Amino acid sequence: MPECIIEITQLTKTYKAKAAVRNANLSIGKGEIVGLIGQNGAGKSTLLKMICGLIYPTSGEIQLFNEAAGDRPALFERMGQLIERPGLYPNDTAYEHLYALALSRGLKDSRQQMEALLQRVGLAHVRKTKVRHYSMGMKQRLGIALALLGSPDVLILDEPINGLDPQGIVEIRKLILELSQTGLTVIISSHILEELSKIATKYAIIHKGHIVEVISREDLLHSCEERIELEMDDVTTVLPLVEQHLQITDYKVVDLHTLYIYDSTIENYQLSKLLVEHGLTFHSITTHKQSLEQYFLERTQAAGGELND
Ligand SMILES: Nc1ncnc2c1ncn2[C@@H]1O[C@H](COP(=O)(O)OP(=O)(O)OP(=O)(O)O)[C@@H](O)[C@H]1O
Repeated sequence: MPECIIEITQLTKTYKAKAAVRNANLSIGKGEIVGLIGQNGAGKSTLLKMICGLIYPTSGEIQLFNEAAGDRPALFERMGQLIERPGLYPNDTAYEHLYALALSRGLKDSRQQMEALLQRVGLAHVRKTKVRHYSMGMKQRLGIALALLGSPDVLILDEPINGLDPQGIVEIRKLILELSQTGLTVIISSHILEELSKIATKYAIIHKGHIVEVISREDLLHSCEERIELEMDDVTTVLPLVEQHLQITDYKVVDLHTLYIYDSTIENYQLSKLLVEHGLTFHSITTHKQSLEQYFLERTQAAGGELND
């Protein structure tokens, strides 16, 4: 992982008797695009609000840029955020929105920065058009420009793709990728894994307030590749055969009874033939291909049974 700039440890937020986020641990490296995935009510917004200092954690710690944020609230100024919809004034222009925010933050000589931001989010040509004439995607891009005012190191976006049409989604994705290439670290939440699959470099799956899995893009895609699943009493007995006779090294022992083989060059019958020839009995050999959504559902369902509401 690149240099860690955000480290949350055992972070918890409780509202009355209900914990919205429980004992969350997560490390985020500089320049990463982290996708926070969870169903409605999973705790995404609550976690993001704590990371950017909008609400206080009930317990746990947030380290920003290697310092405890609790001791230095000014560190939160390095986090730009767009949580929920941007609060926009229909009768003001994009430029007026940026100008008002720059004034309220006491940013001096911000004119050049505002122009650069309008260019960056593709709104320079409508900088003097009232926001009520903007599409949803344009409003969202203005929200991102507002979040970027003051040149934060981290951009936090809560469901930025929600409600956008396909064109708007493509534009926001492209913008996030361009911003990430400038070294910005991005945390983006969604309840649809597929939507983030084209941009996030790492995923944190949140369910009932718990971060149940953190997985890199490579590992996620690997897990969703086509695989052969072998079920038998003791899969360790078959490993030497698989390696020596079928020359397969890309496999995963899930548990004593389950083996996943990720090698597209072999067929199910070759595996069953090998087992039979060596007098090994098995319960099943099946081919499995999973969509990203199925992966997400499986992880949350597996965790769901063990977690309390
Ligand atoms: N201010 C609050 N007071 C009481 N309960 C809250 C508050 N904010 C959030 N919650 C509860 O905490 C839980 C997590 O909410 P949160 O908004 O973080 O989820 P989410 O994953 O962002 O969901 P959504 O996608 O629906 O916004 C929910 O059960 C919600 O009702």
